[in-house]
Amino acid sequence: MSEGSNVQFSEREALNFHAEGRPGKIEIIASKPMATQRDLSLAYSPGVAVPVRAIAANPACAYDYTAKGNLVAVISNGTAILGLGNLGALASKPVMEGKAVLFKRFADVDSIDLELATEDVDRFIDAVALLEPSFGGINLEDIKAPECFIIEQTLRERMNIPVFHDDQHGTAIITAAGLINACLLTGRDLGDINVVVNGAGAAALACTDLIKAMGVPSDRVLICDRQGVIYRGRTDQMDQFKSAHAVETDRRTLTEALEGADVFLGLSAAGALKPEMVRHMAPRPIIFAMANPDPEITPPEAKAARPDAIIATGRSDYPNQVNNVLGFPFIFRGALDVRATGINDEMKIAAANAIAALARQRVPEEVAAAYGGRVHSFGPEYIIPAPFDPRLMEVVPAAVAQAAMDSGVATRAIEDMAAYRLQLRSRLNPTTAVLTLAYEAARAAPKRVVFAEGEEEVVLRAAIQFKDGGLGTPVLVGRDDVHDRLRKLGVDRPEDYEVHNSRVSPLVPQMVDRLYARLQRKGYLRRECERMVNRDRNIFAALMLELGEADAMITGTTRTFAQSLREVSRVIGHKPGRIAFGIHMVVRQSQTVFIADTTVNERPSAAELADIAEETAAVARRMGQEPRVAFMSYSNFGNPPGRWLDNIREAVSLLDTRDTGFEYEGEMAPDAALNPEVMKNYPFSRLSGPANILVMPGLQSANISAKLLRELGGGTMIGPMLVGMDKPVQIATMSSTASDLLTLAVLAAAGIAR
Ligand SMILES: NC(=O)C1=CN([C@@H]2O[C@H](COP(=O)(O)OP(=O)(O)OC[C@H]3O[C@@H](n4cnc5c(N)ncnc54)[C@H](OP(=O)(O)O)[C@@H]3O)[C@@H](O)[C@H]2O)C=CC1
Ligand SMILES: CC(=O)C(=O)O
Ligand SMILES: [Mg+2]
Repeated sequence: MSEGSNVQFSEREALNFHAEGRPGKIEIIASKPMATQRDLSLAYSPGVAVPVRAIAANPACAYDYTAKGNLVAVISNGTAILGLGNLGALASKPVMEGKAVLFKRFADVDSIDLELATEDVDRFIDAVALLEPSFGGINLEDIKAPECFIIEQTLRERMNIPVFHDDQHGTAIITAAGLINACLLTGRDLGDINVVVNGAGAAALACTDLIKAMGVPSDRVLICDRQGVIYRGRTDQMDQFKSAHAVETDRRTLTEALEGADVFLGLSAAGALKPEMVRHMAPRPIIFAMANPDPEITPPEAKAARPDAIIATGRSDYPNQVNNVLGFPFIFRGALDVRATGINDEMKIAAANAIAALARQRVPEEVAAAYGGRVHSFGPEYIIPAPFDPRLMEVVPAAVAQAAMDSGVATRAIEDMAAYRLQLRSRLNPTTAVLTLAYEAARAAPKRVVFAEGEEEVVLRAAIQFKDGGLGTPVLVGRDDVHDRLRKLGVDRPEDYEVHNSRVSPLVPQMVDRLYARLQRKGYLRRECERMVNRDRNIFAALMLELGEADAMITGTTRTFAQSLREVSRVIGHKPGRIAFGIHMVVRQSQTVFIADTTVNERPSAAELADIAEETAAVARRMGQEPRVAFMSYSNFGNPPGRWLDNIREAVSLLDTRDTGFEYEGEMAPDAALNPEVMKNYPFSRLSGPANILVMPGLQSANISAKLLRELGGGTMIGPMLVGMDKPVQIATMSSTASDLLTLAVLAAAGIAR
């Protein structure tokens, strides 16, 4: 299966995927605790009677007391399942379940599939209309034309929540976005392209309507169905919806229609477009073969026939996926958030423009990583953003919500758009919210950050994002070809990046003086210092920091953490009276926890544990978190006793003598520190809530805990952050991604991790 594409799987695998574990792709999870009798009394009878009465008195309360406001029904009768045809309601269930989970995965919209066993238009309409109380929106799916047009139109009139037939409008929106960009790339204007649409069903006719609304002249769009061209006067297999698009022409077949055409939009069936037809299209033809699961022509076939073509398909495993997953989750997100009564043309056009504009921006690292590291930049192989692009979640709902408010279908206004965008960004990725302060601080006072390993691609990607994000000025240490490498990564003006080559840098003599002054009484000769400055990028970069040529430094991807720290430490000391140590930060949807010391001190003394607690509390405060420190042990307040507990207790006593201004307690086990129920066993504890700083008794437990959490846990791990150095230096791990490096650079530049 999927020959010539990037993703290979067998039919057996596809079946196993669906059968394994819990059959299907969907389950329901309670959003409230259901642990005690009291929980049950609140969730169900008698407690549930209270919201019942409230909603009866004021229906709008349903949005406050039930899941309605974030719940969308995906409804089909299975009459046009993908491009497979009418296989019935039951057979459509895997597709509808899939759609429901995409809603959740991409836009945190809760969704349930409903398959209706009827081909009778009126019964279908009645069944759906009766569901209005349950849902915040209705997504119709895979219902064949022309019934789908009547069904959608009638339901839109009858229902007061958004009704959206995604095969029509979702597809039209993404197709329009792709077409805008393909025309931009080939220097075409929508007003003078010749388009052939193959298929005259739900998707094809909606796409045709939308591109005509955007300026493609009606007489330049030829539609074909199974009988061939839909021409004026044709009577065979026609209906009112097809007739609306019939044109005066003597072309009769798809082959004739495609002669000299600029654009092919396929929304029909697998294999409908033949290589010989493609050969007769205009120069640089635009071919969108969007039938699912198999396109009208495969990209390799199309490319072989026309190497100059821009090609898109409906599949995730080829470049340029025109799939409505780029649209529907985000369109509903925006519509639900303003409680829109419908999804109108203004909202669709806003979505199409937002999606098209996004593809023209530089692609973030997470997206490149999700697509196997292939570098995306706007061009023939990348005219549409990829579904894993996290920016979609911010830009599309915001555009849709704004358009809903502007066009008067919103029943609730978003007062603060910037705050809404931030909330959208954080909704799927809680680290965004946690790091917001750091990003804002970095942007407000941009600093010069030296990236010591400027020849590494991952480092350059981070540096590019740092600069593009307006977070500060990256200063790169590397040899002469760094600018070429930047160009290969899509930077238009690499010369805007400052690169320092230690072989030729005018800073070298001063650096040698400074290093020699530091190391001469540690037994180093001047010429050894010269060699270090010339050869060791960590020494060179750290000296830039020492000399005030940069404000912060990032390294760590090419050497072990310990080696990098040794090198940097030759140049940069500790804060007076402090030790250097490491913090990992675990970020989960509702909780952020700092773990220290995860990187440096094997067996910290009592005084060192107290220092680690104080410094970590300061980092947490700078990140906007109120610190609550727990000193970790296997033992809770001496039970069971053990010989390693004394220095933990002494650390607590030491803090008692300092004016810390934060809560701390210990020694205690993780459950007593984090679990409110277990905490109740220790009513004397000085922690007013679950701890968010875990000071570990030693490096073994700290490092193991952090890595175990990373491998097994549900959160995102940030770090290690290096704390206690005299200047802001961050040492990443060798497996860091560009986004890990970027985070460290921001934390260092913002003066948070120091
Ligand atoms: N990539 C994407 O995002 C999306 C892709 N699609 C795909 O578009 C296709 C159509 O879906 P949808 O509009 O919902 O289905 P419909 O059943 O509503 O329409 C299908 C249309 O395709 C026509 N057709 C079928 N076979 C051929 C052929 N060999 N040559 C010309 N026309 C043909 C039919 O012609 P006739 O009228 O003569 O029967 C009909 O007009 C499917 O393959 C679907 O997977 C749909 C939505 C989104
Ligand atoms: C993607 C989709 O909705 C379809 O192919 O029908
Ligand atoms: Mg569909």
